[in-house]
Amino acid sequence: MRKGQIAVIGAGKWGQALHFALSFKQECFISSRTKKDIKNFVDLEYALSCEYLVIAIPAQEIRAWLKENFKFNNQKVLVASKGIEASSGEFLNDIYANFIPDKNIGFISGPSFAAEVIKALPCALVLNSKSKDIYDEFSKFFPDFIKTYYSKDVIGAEIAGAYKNVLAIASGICEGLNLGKNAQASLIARGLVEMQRFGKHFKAKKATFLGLSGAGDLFLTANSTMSRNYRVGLGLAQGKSLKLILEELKEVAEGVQTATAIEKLSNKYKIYTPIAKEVKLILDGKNPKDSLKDLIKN
Ligand SMILES: NC(=O)C1=CN([C@@H]2O[C@H](COP(=O)(O)OP(=O)(O)OC[C@H]3O[C@@H](n4cnc5c(N)ncnc54)[C@H](OP(=O)(O)O)[C@@H]3O)[C@@H](O)[C@H]2O)C=CC1
Ligand SMILES: O=C(CO)COP(=O)(O)O
Repeated sequence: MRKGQIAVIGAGKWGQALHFALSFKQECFISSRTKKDIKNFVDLEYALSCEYLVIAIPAQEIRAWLKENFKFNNQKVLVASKGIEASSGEFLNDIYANFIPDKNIGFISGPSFAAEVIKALPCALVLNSKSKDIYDEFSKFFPDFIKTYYSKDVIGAEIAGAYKNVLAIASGICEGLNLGKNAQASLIARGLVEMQRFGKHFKAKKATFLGLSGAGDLFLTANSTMSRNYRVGLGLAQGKSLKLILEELKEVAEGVQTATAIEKLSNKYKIYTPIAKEVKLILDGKNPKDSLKDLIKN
């Protein structure tokens, strides 16, 4: 093992921004499926031998990626993805638990557009882990322009980070339909209540939804065209097909798949999630104007 060394795995928008940020205080390596012309780009074998790993690949790819590539060698891992697996409805921390013990893993949450982090603009993030040691070890790698907080509420952070992507799609639809700022604020506020209700079922802490991981990331993502999920919503409101929207986007919009996962879990556990349900129906072809009527009526 390469003691003390850190590597980011997944050189998409977020992986590259994290690599940039984590290179301020020490050398940081980066690896990805596709070879890229980035400083300190290494092959996967090299990256996996580092003591500290930050994994930034899309949520839907994680299980297969871990099965194919990951061998636990006491590495410490920080997960940077925000989503819930659609095929199973399983949370990422449960998927990772098959490969990495609790004491070696943490999850990043909070409002953090990669495009701003890569310009070294200030932000605050939460490093969520059952182990305070994971927070202590990883937080010292972060640059001075990022303030880090510690939380033990892994499931709360994970649900908040995934759910806000679905709500950002809803908010983009609201904007695209020109429903006005009153409607958008109502949608975001009720969305926050809804994600908290969903989280409560899985024993998430209420405070998590009111802090950076919940309200913080929701307000950011559901109010900006910088968000890919928000732009998916705008496109849907304009009557574009989901296929075309995703082709034009060229990057991951986790809310699309996470809407399916939330629908699955809400049906299974009988959790009332009206906004996420309408987002899923719109993604499947329902007219957004009919969704609006249904949301107001019910
Ligand atoms: N962008 C942002 O502002 C933020 C994103 N996130 C989260 O981070 C995660 C990644 O997002 P982001 O980097 O923006 O997405 P991008 O679409 O920019 O990049 C995703 C990267 O994942 C890699 N990838 C895709 N499929 C596989 C696979 N099967 N196996 C291995 N690698 C794969 C690709 O690597 P390659 O190019 O090498 O093929 C690709 O570059 C998402 O869960 C997102 O929600 C969280 C906070 C902020
Ligand atoms: O999670 C994010 C910011 O915190 C990024 O959101 P999008 O994936 O919608 O761009």
